[in-house]
Amino acid sequence: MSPLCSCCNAPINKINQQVSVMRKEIKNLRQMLDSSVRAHRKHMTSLQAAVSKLGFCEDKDQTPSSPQNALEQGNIQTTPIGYITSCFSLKNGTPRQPTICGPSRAELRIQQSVFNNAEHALLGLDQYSHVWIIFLFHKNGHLSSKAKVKPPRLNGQKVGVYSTRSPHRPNALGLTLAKLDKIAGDTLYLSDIDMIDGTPVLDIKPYIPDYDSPDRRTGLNTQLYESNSDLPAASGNTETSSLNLDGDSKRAQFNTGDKRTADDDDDDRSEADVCCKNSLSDNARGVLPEDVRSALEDVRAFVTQDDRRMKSKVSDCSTPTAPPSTTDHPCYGEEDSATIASWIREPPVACLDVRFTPQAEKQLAEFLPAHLSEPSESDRPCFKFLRGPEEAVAAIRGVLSADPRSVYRRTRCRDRLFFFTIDTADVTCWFGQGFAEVLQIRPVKHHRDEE
Ligand SMILES: C[S@@+](CC[C@H](N)C(=O)[O-])C[C@H]1O[C@@H](n2cnc3c(N)ncnc32)[C@H](O)[C@@H]1O
Repeated sequence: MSPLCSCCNAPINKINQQVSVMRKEIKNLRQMLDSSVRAHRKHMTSLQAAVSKLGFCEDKDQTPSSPQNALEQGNIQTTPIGYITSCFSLKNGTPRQPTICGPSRAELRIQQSVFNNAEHALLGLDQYSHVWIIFLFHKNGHLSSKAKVKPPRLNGQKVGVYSTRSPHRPNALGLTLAKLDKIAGDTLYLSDIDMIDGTPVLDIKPYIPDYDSPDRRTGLNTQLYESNSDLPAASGNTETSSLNLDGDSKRAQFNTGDKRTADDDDDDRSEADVCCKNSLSDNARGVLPEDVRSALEDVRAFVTQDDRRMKSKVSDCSTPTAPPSTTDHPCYGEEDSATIASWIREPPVACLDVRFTPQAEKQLAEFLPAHLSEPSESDRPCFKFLRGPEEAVAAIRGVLSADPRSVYRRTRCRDRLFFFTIDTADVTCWFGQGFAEVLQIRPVKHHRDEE
């Protein structure tokens, strides 16, 4: 006979049995809860991974956007391509700029998860002496949104963050010009750095003085203008404007030969698409005025006669061992403290002569300059950025003389017509042997509609 509980008079052994049953139930419930929490966490992690992989983001209106929109809106998920191993482990004492401490050394190994075969991604980079390193100030502690900062050199005085190289900036991105000592396998050996150990690197780009240093870039614009110096000053009055754009007499003489556009890097397949979309027969035939159309017929005749010549030109162009002489580019003889890949200064085509047909000149003269602050009452098209027809001429010359066509378009596409838009003008031109001729300059349709 079991003793009785003094509170409820129930037998103690029965109470113990019930307690142990309840304990078992509680244990079961705990296990169930744990496993459901684990499953939930796993689910959340895989969902987050999927979301970040897709690059989904929330826009201002909290509407989820597609991955493509995310890129277009500038919301990308960054993945470090590698992490800096440097001689500085703390922010304190790390040089404030790379020039401060020459022997400051670092290594950067490209992550396998980014490029399976990092050597492929680094091919050719060893021809450069310096590289830009784009990195994250990962040890900032927080993302700053202060518009004014106190750079050490200003002794407590505040200036706008964008006038400084402060690490504390909205996107916490750093930019350092480092010396590239050597590349071995998947690793870059750097010196002249100002990054702490463990810094995540987002990108590497070669330093090319012709593009990156104002000392090397000056002269281009000046010369473009000089080449058109006898053009009329920017003015809305075109009655006295005679653009007289004789391509031969005003050929832009550049002191740099490689001023190619982003188009150059286009994939040939996408270029083939563009080529088809741009074909005259597809979209332009109907809108071209009679005289331009007849000029195009001449172009077609030339193309047909010249077909054999074009084919031989194609093979010339595609032969990498026969770059044109660099004597077209007088400034290339200068000495530089930076070394760059030789192909940068050996563009596959020399500077093209740029001509304008009388029709194109006339059409361009119709455009009003951008700096007219009062909205124009006239029906004439108006530039948004360009300060008049002569600046437009310089810009168009700049674009065309460097031959903006992709390799596919230059060497394999039979359609020599080329379309591009500059400011509020749609430009139609064609390319011949050593020259580009502008055939038509018309206001972009939607810009006209906006006015
Ligand atoms: C003034 S910033 C300039 C960096 C770069 N040259 C630029 O202009 O973007 C250099 C300083 O940033 C700090 N720093 C370097 N790496 C960092 C990192 N990964 N996270 C946070 N701060 C860093 C160090 O204190 C270093 O002195």
